Amino acid sequence: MTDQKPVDIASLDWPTKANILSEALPFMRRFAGKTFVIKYGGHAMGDDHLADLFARDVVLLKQVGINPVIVHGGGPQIGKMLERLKIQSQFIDGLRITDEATVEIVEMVLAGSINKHLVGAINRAGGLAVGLSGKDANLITARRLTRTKVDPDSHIEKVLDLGFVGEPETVNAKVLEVFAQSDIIPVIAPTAIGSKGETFNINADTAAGAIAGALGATRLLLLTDVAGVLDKSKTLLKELSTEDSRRLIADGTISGGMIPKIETCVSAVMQGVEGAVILDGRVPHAILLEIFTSGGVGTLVRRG
Ligand SMILES: Nc1ncnc2c1ncn2[C@@H]1O[C@H](COP(=O)(O)OP(=O)(O)O)[C@@H](O)[C@H]1O
Ligand SMILES: CC(=O)N[C@@H](CCC(=O)OP(=O)(O)O)C(=O)O
Repeated sequence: MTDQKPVDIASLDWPTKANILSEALPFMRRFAGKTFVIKYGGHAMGDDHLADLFARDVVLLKQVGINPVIVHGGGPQIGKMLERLKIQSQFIDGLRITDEATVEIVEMVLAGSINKHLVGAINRAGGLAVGLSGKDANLITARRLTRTKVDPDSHIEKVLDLGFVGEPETVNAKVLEVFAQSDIIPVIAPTAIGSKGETFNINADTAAGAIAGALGATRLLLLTDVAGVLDKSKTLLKELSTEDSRRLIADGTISGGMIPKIETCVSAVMQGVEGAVILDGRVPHAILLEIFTSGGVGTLVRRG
């Protein structure tokens, strides 16, 4: 399988619809009271209709007793704003090099327009969403992320300067636990506060993983714009061990924005998150299919 075609639910016959609904019951029982951290990627957020369906699905999860914690991205939207302002932007291994001018725009786009847009969509769908950034209530504290790269010619290890890109240090789980006990659905923009009061830009997958780890989430779901992790012949890999994941990054099968996703999944399952899944946010109701049907729809990263 190379890609997945959206299923047109309306075209299904009644027995099939009834079977799907009935199949959901054991999953609803199993997951009631459990925390699901769901990262909604900037690419998957591009389509307003899909965003409305996503919002409805999140409200449904809360309604059946699951505790959804939403972390959003916004890479493409930040890119557009930087372009309008004629600020150049570069990536290393899927991470945006973030100088002082860039971090200001990152915060404005993530914690401003995108966060409020998503909060509005969930509230219109009948939920009670509250928008937060990682800076609110010290939700995420971070330090400067350091990356090293071995120079292929000299074989000397070089330290790369990514500027205000942060690595999460602590997550204030207490704030999110308060929401879990209420009707409120938290919607989190991936910025963080540093020890000197500086703002850090955190990759949204990384932020979602840190939150999932701190909450001891049952699932971490990363929604993106591909069916899941693809191998070199573009076939979907349904399951990956942590070992496979490391190998596929090392041999270049996994590159760009998929690197922080996989690193996040590996670190989340190592911290005790039961399952971390990368799935296609372009498929309508992707999260319902993943949570309430057997088999799942994306790539599951498991420990091992
Ligand atoms: N092995 C791989 N399988 C699937 N996608 C990959 C792979 N390697 C790199 N990618 C890229 O990673 C992208 C997803 O990362 P990204 O663009 O950051 O998504 P998002 O905005 O949803 O976080 C895919 O669109 C694809 O171009
Ligand atoms: C450090 C870093 O790269 N931060 C990301 C934050 C947004 C993000 O991760 O958005 P997506 O999930 O849509 O890619 C950025 O500046 O683009």
